[in-house]
Amino acid sequence: MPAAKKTIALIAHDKKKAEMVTFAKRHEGALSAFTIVATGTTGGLLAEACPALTIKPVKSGPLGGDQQIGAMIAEGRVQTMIFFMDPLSPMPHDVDVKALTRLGSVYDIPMALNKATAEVILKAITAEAAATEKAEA
Ligand SMILES: O=C(CO)COP(=O)(O)O
Repeated sequence: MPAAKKTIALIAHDKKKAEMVTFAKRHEGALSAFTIVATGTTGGLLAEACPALTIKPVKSGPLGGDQQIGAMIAEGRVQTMIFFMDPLSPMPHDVDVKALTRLGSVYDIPMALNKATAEVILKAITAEAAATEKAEA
């Protein structure tokens, strides 16, 4: 039986959403090998821009979405996180953002907090997924 698709969380703050959509469109093929979970607003934009992706939305970040994704990391249901953070704007849910990135560290998942790191991580996990598929064939 083939291994279940791994899950990537995609999250972007408002000023980084355009960058996230561009990133996801450029890598739509690679991302389609994974299940995507996304915070509400980010997920809506991605679903519209990238029809090839299976996106499971949670609540919007400020309304609990970051905490939902944090819980999924703690439960082992999210294996990678790509989070385009805005380091230059104050956030009402700053504590949730901190809690989420903290759990990414606690559970030691590959976690990209900017585009440069996201490019590197996506390349690595795509190669890993392809190797697993080949080994199972
Ligand atoms: O605020 C966020 C992450 O902290 C993102 O939430 P949205 O995708 O709902 O805007």
